[in-house]
Amino acid sequence: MNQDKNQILELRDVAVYQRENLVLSEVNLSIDEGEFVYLIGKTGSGKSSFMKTLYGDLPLTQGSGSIVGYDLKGLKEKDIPFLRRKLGVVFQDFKLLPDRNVNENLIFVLKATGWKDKEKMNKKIEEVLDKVGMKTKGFKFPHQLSGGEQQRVAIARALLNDPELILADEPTGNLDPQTSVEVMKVLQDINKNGRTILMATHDYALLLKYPSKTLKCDGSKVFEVVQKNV
Ligand SMILES: Nc1ncnc2c1ncn2[C@@H]1O[C@H](COP(=O)(O)OP(=O)(O)OP(=O)(O)O)[C@@H](O)[C@H]1O
Repeated sequence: MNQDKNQILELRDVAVYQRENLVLSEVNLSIDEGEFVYLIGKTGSGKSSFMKTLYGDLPLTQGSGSIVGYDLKGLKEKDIPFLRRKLGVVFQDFKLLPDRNVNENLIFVLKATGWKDKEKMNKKIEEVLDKVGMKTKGFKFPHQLSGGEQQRVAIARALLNDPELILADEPTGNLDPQTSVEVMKVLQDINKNGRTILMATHDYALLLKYPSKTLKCDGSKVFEVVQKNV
């Protein structure tokens, strides 16, 4: 038994609903600190609903779950912003604010999460942009960046509050294969530095290139698969 590892996520007998429709049931799984875990499954199999449950967008009404120290079952509306500070969420469509440049996008998030000291903010922004290879692009507006660059900025944004877990929902879904690999390398790097990552993806080429623990949504269940069965 491995008692040394910190559990970042644990779900027991969880069911996920979209309104009254059961999307997933009997979900039992855990993720340890430092793991890189894929979540795969066909369109409509429940990957996004699963992710939404983890970041408090869908309430956990059945079963029990804890994530980065928060009890998902008892989660109150007012706890959600604090939970999200301990999670870095990355989406397929980047979700950068189009009316401000990269630096301003990042400052916006820092301010919204309680940062006040200008010097510390600037230092943090430089640090996260450096991590994703975008240090020189802070003055650019989102529309002046390629899709891959925008996603790297979105990953930098996810890193701002040193999250314990990064939830990436189809982060390469809008990118061409080569750019996908570049973004994946950034995520791999971040994981090698100790950050835990759960990534929903359709991209089997990435799975083959960067094999790792894989969970599959299928038939309203989530289970671990070995790669040859993927
Ligand atoms: N807001 C919603 N209201 C009602 N039903 C929803 C809602 N969002 C998703 N669903 C349904 O829940 C099921 C799971 O959808 P979900 O988006 O979680 O799947 P997914 O695996 O992420 O698919 P994709 O890969 O296409 O994003 C689908 O049957 C979908 O129609």
